[in-house]
Amino acid sequence: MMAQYHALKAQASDCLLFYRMGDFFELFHEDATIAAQCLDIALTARGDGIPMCGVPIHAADAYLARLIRAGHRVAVAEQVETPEQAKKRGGSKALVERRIIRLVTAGTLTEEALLDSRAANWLVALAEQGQQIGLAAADISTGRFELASVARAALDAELARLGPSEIVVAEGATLAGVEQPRGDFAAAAGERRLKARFGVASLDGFGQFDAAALAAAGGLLAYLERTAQGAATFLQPPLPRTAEDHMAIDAATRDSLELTRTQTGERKGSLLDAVDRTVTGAGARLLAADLAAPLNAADRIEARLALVGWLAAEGGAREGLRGALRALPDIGRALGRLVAGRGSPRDLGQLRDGLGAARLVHDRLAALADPPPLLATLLPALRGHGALVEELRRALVPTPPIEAAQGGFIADGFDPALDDLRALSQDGRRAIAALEARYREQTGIAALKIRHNGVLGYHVEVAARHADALMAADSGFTHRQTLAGVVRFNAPDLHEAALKVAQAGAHALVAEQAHLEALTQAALDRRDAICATADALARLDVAAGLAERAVEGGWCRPTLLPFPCFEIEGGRHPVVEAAVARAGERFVANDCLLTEESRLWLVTGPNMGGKSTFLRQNALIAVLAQAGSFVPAATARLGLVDRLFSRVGASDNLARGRSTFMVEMIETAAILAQATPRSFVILDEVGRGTSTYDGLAIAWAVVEAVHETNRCRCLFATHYHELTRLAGRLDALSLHHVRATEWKGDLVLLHEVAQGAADRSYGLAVARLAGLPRPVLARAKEVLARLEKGRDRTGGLAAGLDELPLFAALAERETAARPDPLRAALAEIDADALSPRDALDALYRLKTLAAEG
Ligand SMILES: Nc1ncnc2c1ncn2[C@@H]1O[C@H](COP(=O)(O)OP(=O)(O)OP(=O)(O)O)[C@@H](O)[C@H]1O
Repeated sequence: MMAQYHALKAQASDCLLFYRMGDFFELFHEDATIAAQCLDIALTARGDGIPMCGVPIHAADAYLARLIRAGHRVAVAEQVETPEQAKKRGGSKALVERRIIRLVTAGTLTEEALLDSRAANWLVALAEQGQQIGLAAADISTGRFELASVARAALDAELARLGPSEIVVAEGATLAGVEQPRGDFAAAAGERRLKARFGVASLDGFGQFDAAALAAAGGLLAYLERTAQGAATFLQPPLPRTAEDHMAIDAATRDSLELTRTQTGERKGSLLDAVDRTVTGAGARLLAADLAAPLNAADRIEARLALVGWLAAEGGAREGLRGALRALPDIGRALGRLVAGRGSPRDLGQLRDGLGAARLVHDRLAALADPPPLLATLLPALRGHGALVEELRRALVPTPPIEAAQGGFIADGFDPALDDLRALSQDGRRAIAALEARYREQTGIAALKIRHNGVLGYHVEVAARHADALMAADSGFTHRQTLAGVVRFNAPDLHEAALKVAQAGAHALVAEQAHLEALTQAALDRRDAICATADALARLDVAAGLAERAVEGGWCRPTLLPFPCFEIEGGRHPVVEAAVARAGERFVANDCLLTEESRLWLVTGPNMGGKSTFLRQNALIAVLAQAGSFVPAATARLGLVDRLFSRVGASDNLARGRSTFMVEMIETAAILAQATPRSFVILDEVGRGTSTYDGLAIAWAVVEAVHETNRCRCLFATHYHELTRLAGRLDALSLHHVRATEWKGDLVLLHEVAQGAADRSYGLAVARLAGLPRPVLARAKEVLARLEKGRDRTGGLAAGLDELPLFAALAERETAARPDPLRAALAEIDADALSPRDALDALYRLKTLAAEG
């Protein structure tokens, strides 16, 4: 047996091996040690000392889920023949044949119990082609499949958008992930696999894919084949994704704005959580995807906004729609399981109910006047399943079971032959009940019972003290088993009746299985249309949820303008507002008016005054607006944002364990390199992570660069009051502050954004609010007085800065200095990605360049 185990383990490579033995999956050797620790189950040893542990089959899913969550991958080796078949094949000592039927990995799950119903589950394959990275992403629980090709520098942003459960890469790749054979990640092989998979001669119908994307697709499809071990997986045709379709949001910004997860990884406290009023799992998944990738095309945004607006205005329609959706099963994922061959009667039942309800939703909405255009395009996808729904209605019982093995899911009256078999089995059972009465009478033992179990089948059972009468040779009973207290017998007529029941039952099961297959096939034949229905329902749920949220919070429909402005009146932060409300306080709404003439706001004011909240709420409003949502404001007019950046000074995100000044500077460098005049940037206390002089100098230079070079819309919060001097030098920069006042010696934070710079910093007042001991405060006051005196005398930190030449002049000087072409060419070479041939070519090119220089 161990030889068979080791052979399977070799195939399973770095996966833990679940080895089926009877009613358990057993793990051996190191696998056992790992699993026992991770699952908190007993580690035992075989007779020969090999460590082992096991999990019962009926609870295997829960244990699998824990292993997968802990980052393991599991190969499941099943018995593929019965012990009887094994004996017939190889004699009494023959070992039951086992085969790995599936690799269970985080990215390839379809089981309801193992998945979060409100989150997508992405498997991502990455293929490197020099500086271009092919990215193939699939959620096989719903069949969604995206292909893209991104620059290496943009990869992190894409991965942060998707939040993949698992990443696969080619062996030896520079990117992190589960390594798979290099050959899988070749463009030609990828193209071949895609064509074969979707049965097409050309991929043109799906869109244009470059070599990197095709190579990634190859890696993804090969991995899916390997993990499914011959079973099918669910993939819809690939959707090409281009970065330009969406607002670019890099990983650090996503993290800082807590769009779909907080910085500690929770959904609660994120923007998504504050906005989400969807009532279906599919709706919640789509909303998360929308917020993670706001659109960049005004017409598509307007279409979504119009639908939200219509549903916000039509309260009755919205209520009705949400009520209908609430009862809806997750048809996308039910279909995914059916395609993967792991579907159950219950999944078919879910399709029946879901598709039936979709039709009702259609009829309800189609009857309403003046539907917005997006609704008109969604409606047709909700219908057209009549024949399938009717068939499933006739065929299935009202609540079909998850387990097909016991039968009982096909409704009476669907198949006369099956009805006959059931009647036979029923008759047999009635006959057995009659036998029990007869035996009692015949033997005079009133407590005699006919029982059933898996080993003996039907048998007669009496208490030990009554057994003698039945033991007699002429009693008509045959002894089968003696247990403590009871004795069990068989009898010829019972045997006969039992045989009839068993045969009818077995035939009925076979008939039910055949129906299950046929019904599954009928559903699979319509898979594309079912996917379209699931997608349309999810879109409706998102729109109705956003409408609900807008009505609930008094949000407004944003107006999109064709130039880069950002004019928000009465803006609010949805997450902080909820937190403030929980504390019984009122959130103070604030305006933000960025225009061509005033596109950079410098915001000062005391700690805890609400600067960060103000900055973030405006970034979130941009995200919400471009995701097609109403926004928490009285009015909102904005020009599309092509890239959104949010950076928080180092000392503000200590909680992330990445408080280094270095990270802050790397992230700021990325903004200066990438922000365009259509971008929106919030910078929160940049420069704070280092010494005062260095920090101020950096903050000063960054503000100048953003203003002069990037020319983007920007909110810049700072404690460096010296920066306010920039207002006189940079014409599109204006000064603002969060208001505070002192009342009877106490600091009162008004959380109100006002014109002009803050008059003072209130640092000591905040410290007092925080409960710093009196003597320390008194001492701090003395020190402050001394410092301020010094500042007044010398001009302070920023003395002399006014004489600095303008940034623009400096920038010109810098660009005038000619860059060295040889260095530039060298910097462009990615040494790891070069073939020997390419390397030689590169060398010749460099020599030519050197000669020219
Ligand atoms: N507009 C507002 N209305 C009501 N309360 C607010 C508002 N803005 C912020 N607050 C409250 O003030 C707290 C501090 O806000 P925030 O973190 O934005 O201040 P800050 O000025 O950035 O502080 P620091 O300079 O210390 O980082 C918030 O947690 C919230 O409770």
